[in-house]
Amino acid sequence: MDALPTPDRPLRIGTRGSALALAQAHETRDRLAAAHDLPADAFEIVVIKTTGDRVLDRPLREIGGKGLFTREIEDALLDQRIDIAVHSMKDMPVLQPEGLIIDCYLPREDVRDAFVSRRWGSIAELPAGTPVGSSSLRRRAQLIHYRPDLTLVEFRGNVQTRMRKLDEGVAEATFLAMAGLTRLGMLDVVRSAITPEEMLPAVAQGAIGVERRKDDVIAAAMLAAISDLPTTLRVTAERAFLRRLDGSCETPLAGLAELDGENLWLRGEILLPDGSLSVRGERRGLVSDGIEMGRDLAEELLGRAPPEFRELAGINPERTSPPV
Ligand SMILES: NCc1[nH]cc(CCC(=O)O)c1CC(=O)O
Repeated sequence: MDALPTPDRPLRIGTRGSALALAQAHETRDRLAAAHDLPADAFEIVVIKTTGDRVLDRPLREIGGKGLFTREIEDALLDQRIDIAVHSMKDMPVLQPEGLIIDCYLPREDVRDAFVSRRWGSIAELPAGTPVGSSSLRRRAQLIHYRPDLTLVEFRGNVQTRMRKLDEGVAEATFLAMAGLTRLGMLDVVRSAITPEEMLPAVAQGAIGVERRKDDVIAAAMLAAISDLPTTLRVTAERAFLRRLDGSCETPLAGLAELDGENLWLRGEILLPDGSLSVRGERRGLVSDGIEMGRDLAEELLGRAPPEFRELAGINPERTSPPV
């Protein structure tokens, strides 16, 4: 951007077209408008279709590759078709393309997973053999590790699609992020919130990040005013953990950082996809050491994991940690 936005030359906010993505883009617009005393029409929401939106019939992990929900949006940023892009940080690759940066995070929503079912109130209530729908590698591995007697069913789609599949009996329960349901005003489908002790959430679950061109000083200054410091510190530690582990996006893993004043508590978990193994650990330290803690915890878990995990993650055991 080469000037502050006006209704004639609005700041263009790129987003996917899903109901959740649009809600997140509107939240970002509203926060920017309020912080800078600008009218809503000084912003334009630009919807961009991504590969992840186009392919609906297969589990995302089979399509493979990183950035299924982000590549087209980042191309639009680089081509100056949009000025900022709003993302669920949970879906973001650890590295951004040259020339782009994410350094603005909105206040984080509920990080927990929700248990969603017509018939049952919680995982503990599910009888042996019950079909449970999820296509998330992490949730599938965590559930089967905890309850090997349950049956996993592939499950994709938006909340309405998943509720219909539950009605049709494809599965009797499923999981969704509390954050997304909260932002959509759909908490009524939640039977119970799952504690991080039962199911550690995905890295950055519930956090919205805003990406921009590195050299766009106007966007940088505008975004700085709405960035939330606690969320930034937590997501930074979690993503440092992720960065050391996630060579392929094909490994189930979870991570959650919590803040208490100056103190950061980071928990992490890596699993094998069939749930046969879960390795968990934690670090406590000063928030200023968050990146180091993330990296150290990842190293510890890798050291305790069997070779299969490294192979799946495409991690070369000889490699040292890259700078974060
Ligand atoms: N992988 C899809 C995705 N990306 C972000 C959210 C929810 C919102 C969030 O965690 O920020 C979801 C859906 C879900 O897991 O229920």
